[in-house]
Amino acid sequence: MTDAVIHDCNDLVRDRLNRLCKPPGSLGDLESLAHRLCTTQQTLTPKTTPRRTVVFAADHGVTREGVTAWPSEVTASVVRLMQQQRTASGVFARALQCGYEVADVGLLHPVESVSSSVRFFNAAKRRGTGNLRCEPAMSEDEFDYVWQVGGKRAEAAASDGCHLVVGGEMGIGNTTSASCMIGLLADVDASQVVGRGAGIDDEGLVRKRGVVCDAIDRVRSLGGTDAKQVGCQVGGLEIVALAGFYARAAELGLTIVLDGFIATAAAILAESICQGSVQRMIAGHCSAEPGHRAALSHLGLSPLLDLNFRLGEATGALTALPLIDLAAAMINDMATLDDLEKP
Ligand SMILES: O=C(O)c1ccc[n+]([C@@H]2O[C@H](COP(=O)([O-])O)[C@@H](O)[C@H]2O)c1
Ligand SMILES: Cc1cc2nc[nH]c2cc1C
Repeated sequence: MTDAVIHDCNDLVRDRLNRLCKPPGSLGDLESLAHRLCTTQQTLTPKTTPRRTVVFAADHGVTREGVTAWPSEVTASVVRLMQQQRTASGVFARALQCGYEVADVGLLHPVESVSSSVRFFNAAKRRGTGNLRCEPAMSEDEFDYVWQVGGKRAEAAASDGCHLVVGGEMGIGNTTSASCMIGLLADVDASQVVGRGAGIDDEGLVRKRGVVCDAIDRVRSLGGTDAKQVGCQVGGLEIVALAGFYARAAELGLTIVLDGFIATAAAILAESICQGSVQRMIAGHCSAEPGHRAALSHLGLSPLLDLNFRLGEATGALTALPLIDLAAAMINDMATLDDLEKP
């Protein structure tokens, strides 16, 4: 998208919003959302259906440092329930008529496909990452592979007619990886960016901060690391897949609704590698994870909702969908001031 095209679209959208049958600006932030939605699709008639959520799941070698309250086995257990559409994001997606699929891009313990309405992809080439505190999380080949797995899911969504996509993640330990990525790519201080993730206690939080600082120091000492190298050093397989998904979805002109802290780390990686991807993104919500707002600001995005969610899986993005639907209905279907009867 060139700057000139975006400018033309901006003027047309502003004009259209001001001509709708209401005092200009009276639908407040919903008007800004409609504006954003139109720019993501470069149209005055945006569509929010068909739509699809894709959840990427993987495990993390850094869990052996005691950075999370949960064992890695929980990742595969949750994925089994996702296959039956029984976790929060699956239930939300069904309630909101949003397609739902799940991809294993690096679970330690592979899960068998169960027959269900949820499409499940066994796409793991590597089972879990290296321990990012002291070694690369993955090789460049592994990075390229999962990036493309994500890209292919975006291509499938586009060829199935989707106009809007939501990316989700599941991976015990992934807030540590996301903290390192945000610390390195968005230059946010580790003390601000590290939080309790899925519920670590005070002692664990101190340990987690130490691990994130060690990993950031290790990567900085390598010198001259670009975004892809940062991904290889501290990324999660599901975070890189999600970044590949966002980057390809953006190239294909799909509206992307961002989820929480980990999803935003993936969005920063996507934007660092494929500049301009952010033009297609809407931030669904602000997570309770303390570094999320700073990470969104780095992308120039403000969240639609702030409901203290810290679950991930795409739940915050899905919760914002009804608002995005209303913004689309407003600009597509409302009468204009010209339709008012003349006095
Ligand atoms: O999306 C978020 O903002 C978010 C914040 C905290 C935790 N999570 C979820 O919790 C898991 C990671 O937490 P942890 O403590 O194991 O790093 C992972 O499965 C994420 O989906 C997600
Ligand atoms: C139960 C559970 C469900 C999740 N969904 C996303 N992250 C999660 C972490 C846990 C622990």
